[in-house]
Amino acid sequence: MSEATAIPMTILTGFLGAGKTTLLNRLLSAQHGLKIAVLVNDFGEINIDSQLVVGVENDAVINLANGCICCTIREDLLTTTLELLDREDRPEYIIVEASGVSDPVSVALTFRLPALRSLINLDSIVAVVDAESIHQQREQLIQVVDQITAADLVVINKIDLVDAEQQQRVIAWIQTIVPRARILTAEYGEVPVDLLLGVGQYRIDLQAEAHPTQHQHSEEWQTWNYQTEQPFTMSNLQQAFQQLPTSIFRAKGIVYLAEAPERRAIVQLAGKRASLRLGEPWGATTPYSQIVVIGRSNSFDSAEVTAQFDACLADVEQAPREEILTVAEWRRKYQA
Ligand SMILES: Nc1nc2c(ncn2[C@@H]2O[C@H](COP(=O)(O)OP(=O)(O)OP(=O)(O)O)[C@@H](O)[C@H]2O)c(=O)[nH]1
Repeated sequence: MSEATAIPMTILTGFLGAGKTTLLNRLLSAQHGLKIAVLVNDFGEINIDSQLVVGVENDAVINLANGCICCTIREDLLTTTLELLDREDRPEYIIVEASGVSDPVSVALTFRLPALRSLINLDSIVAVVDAESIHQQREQLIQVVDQITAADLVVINKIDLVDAEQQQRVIAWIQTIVPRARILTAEYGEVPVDLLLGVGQYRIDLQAEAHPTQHQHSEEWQTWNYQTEQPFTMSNLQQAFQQLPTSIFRAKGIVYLAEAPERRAIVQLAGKRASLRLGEPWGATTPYSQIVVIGRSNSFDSAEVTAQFDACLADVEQAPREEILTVAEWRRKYQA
């Protein structure tokens, strides 16, 4: 296959919780007219993000979980991409959502390996930045700077959470790090699709070619996950999220709630902000909960976090009537 038939690719990078999946969903639901495949890398054992991606066929979203695609599971990225290119129904565009702790240059260099070099055209590396918390997260600033440095397009997201002054400060700071990058600002990842896909071939400079993968992100970050088919009580769960140790940077989950048993609830903690919203109905799927948290290695006690979430499970047998609504009652209360 020649370079001319190589498939264009965009790599989405950005720190934990910056808004990569939100932006990805915006892109996928826009009028792009392309058959897009998405490779989603969640650092934890369970891939929550791929379940939150909407707007493409199920088999067009591929999970790369339990490690970081820039180091621990780099091999998986390579073989999965080759499998994707081998499909009869080949995608016309590939988007890779790297995990929040990935080094995008190492991810990009995977596509420069002999097996993939002529098959993939790296179009751009897009870095998503959280306008509000970028300067509050001092500990991981080096990692964020590395991600931004690799980008040719930076989306400053969550501008609804900052004033004009902070917005200008972030723009100026990014300009000093990557003077050649284009910068866009966004709320909930809303950016014109034409500006993001197919911007022109990305050039990895020679310095980047020599970029060594010095670290294993699995050693720097600790993940914890929780799975159950028992429902949670909403108020307790919200409290548990708020009480997570501050060494936990990110938590997210798809949750079965006693108060809203018919629909998936999506819980998120990014930095200091927690949120809960209702998603798709469970339909024929047996309700379940999957929660993943990510923090610095050895910075929290997994057993304690497990106990914290265990305490939020609704006791279906003994719960007061008003706590466990029937589906019909729930509809009346929440869908009126
Ligand atoms: N206020 C506000 N919240 C946002 C915005 N964009 C995303 N969020 C919220 O931020 C949280 C994290 O968003 P995600 O899109 O999941 O972030 P991510 O970068 O994919 O997270 P990881 O994959 O875990 O690193 C979610 O609760 C989003 O709803 C925004 O522009 N404004």
